[in-house]
Amino acid sequence: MARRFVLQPREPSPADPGLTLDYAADLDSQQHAAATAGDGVTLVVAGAGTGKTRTLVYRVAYLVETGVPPEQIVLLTFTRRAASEMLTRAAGLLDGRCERVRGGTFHAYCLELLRRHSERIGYPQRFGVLDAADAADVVDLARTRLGLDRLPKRFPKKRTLLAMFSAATNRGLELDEVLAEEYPQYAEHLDLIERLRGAYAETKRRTGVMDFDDLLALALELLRENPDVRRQVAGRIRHVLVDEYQDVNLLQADLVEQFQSVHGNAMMVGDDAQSIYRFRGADVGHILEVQKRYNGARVLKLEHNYRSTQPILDLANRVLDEAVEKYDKRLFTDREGGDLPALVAAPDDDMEARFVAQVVLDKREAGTDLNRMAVLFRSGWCSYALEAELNRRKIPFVKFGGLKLTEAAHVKDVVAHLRVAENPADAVAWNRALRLVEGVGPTTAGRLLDWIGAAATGGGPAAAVQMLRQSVDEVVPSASVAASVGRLVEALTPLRDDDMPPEEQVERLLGYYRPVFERVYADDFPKREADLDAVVALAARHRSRTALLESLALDPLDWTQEPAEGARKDEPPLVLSTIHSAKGLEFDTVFLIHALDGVLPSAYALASSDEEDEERRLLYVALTRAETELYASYPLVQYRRGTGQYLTEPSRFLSGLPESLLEPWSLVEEATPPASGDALPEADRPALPRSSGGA
Ligand SMILES: Nc1ncnc2c1ncn2[C@@H]1O[C@H](COP(=O)(O)OP(=O)(O)OP(=O)(O)O)[C@@H](O)[C@H]1O
Repeated sequence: MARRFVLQPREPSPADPGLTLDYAADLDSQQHAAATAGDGVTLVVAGAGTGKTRTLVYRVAYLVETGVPPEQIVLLTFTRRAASEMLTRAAGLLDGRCERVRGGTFHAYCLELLRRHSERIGYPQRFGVLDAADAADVVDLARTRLGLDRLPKRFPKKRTLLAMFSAATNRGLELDEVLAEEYPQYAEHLDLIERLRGAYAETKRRTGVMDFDDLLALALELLRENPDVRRQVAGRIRHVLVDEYQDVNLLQADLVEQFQSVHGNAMMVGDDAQSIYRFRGADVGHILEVQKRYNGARVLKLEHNYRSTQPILDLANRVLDEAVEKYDKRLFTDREGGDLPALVAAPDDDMEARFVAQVVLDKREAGTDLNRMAVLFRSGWCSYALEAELNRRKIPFVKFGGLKLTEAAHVKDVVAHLRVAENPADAVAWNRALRLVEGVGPTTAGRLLDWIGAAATGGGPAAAVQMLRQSVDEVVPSASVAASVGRLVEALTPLRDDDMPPEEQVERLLGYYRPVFERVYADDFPKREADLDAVVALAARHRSRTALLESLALDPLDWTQEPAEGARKDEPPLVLSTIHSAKGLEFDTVFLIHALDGVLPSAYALASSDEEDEERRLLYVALTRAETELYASYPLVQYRRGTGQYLTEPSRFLSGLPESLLEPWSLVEEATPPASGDALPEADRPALPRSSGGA
């Protein structure tokens, strides 16, 4: 075999007068070392707020200006937006070449690879991508296929089955190991669950669809089993940069290894203390073991925090001290002064909500914009009382981390029709579209699906639509139902024209779908209208239906709630967010609400020290979002269905900390009415004296 000789680009020294940017002046010394590091594998352990993004942006610029072709740099990030923002910033610093760097998520990058080499893995080029809800429907199909109409009484639900399959795939475990570790109560059903997993995989192949895990697993298989493809792909990746490396799963860590296998240049950036996606298969072990995987990898640290005051960092450092496994690092800042973070005990949910709303209003009055303040919580339900309070006071807010636009039923309907047009073998999408037709129940849909399945395997995708058109009368018992199915087929036929711009496809589809929509969601369709418009607007931003469907599946949009009625339209709203969705963001003031034991840490995450550590890191992420003021609050009583009210405990990670780190506050109603003209009714206004230690 011919020997391959890889030419390396010339390395100018950092002080090279030929460089456009002054890296040493723009970056601190640790950032500078990372941005201008030489070839090889480098791990950058970047503490919260230490300018990880800035460092990566400069790294991209540095590589480009030292002669690495931008097309041969791959920047993998957690969201597509993160990549495009970094590349835009790099282009702003240097020049437009930086925009030619290939950036995106692991899933998107793998999807592109798989489309290019689909024949090698036995998939059609136009395979579809399933989101979690679609995947659950495919599990149903698989179950029917196995003839399992009846399952044992205590058997995992669809979503649980998927979580089991996913854990096995992402963590490289056998199903019995996953069951033993996480679902011992279902261990007796191992055989049946294995069979279902097999049928699920077979159904996906037969119907030409992949779930999210398949994108990674099949890309890895493609590279591992086809050395020529691997050499071609990795040969074009001169440098791979990975952001948020603390949250990669086994497949992603293995993929990075494949990507750097020709040139040997990889930079992973991450903070082990912010690894919070264990429930998705992320494993902090990968960042902790980079040097084991890559012999000779260098490890650099970023510890200078530019975001928070020292009292906030002291609390965050302290919370982290107790974590079991970690890289040693200590955040510090040059910022002088700063108030102590507060631990606020509120009598109940309502008082906690009033406390937050009042401080928000006071701070707005004093000149802090609403969108510089954020309320963070462990789970979506924690903010219900607060949302009501904000609405009452007409404080505009957006909430992140709840439903995604693409999870709304009516948006899924529209997407299902587009998916049928894209891949007529997609049985799950057909099923959804057919079940929306008036008069089509499970039996008729099942019969139609059989016809379609046969046509799709026999005569190819186009034949499926044709076949359905011919077979409607035979399969559907009533003439009026047949006519309705006929209308669906008529609506889908023009969409098969690939040259039609995606927004026109959606508009046309809505012509058919609107009456269906008004019938199916008769109670509240006017409220849902805006989402359909959002899909049209989104379609207009994509060059093809394939691209539109990919972006809907891979990068679900956050669902943003309309500002409260009467709110000033031009005022950027207060941010409400789950901690997971606040990753990477920063705010002047942060309220962490419901900082309760059983909520943070979650009562469901206390089985092992790994799980408890993950909850601790989640708290750390929340605390380190704050620049100037930080309030952790908790209601002293909670209500549980069945047992009624009970007394709570504050988060075990915060209780018992010295008052020099976290100042306890209690809330009391003010006895004397304040002067008139305030935003609040007098009786509603809680005063906020400090119960101890305060002025
Ligand atoms: N060298 C620097 N000089 C001044 N400010 C800086 C410097 N580096 C970063 N910053 C500022 O510090 C803040 C934090 O930076 P950035 O958002 O990149 O942090 P991060 O490490 O990605 O944070 P996290 O991991 O907590 O999300 C930003 O406001 C950024 O502008």
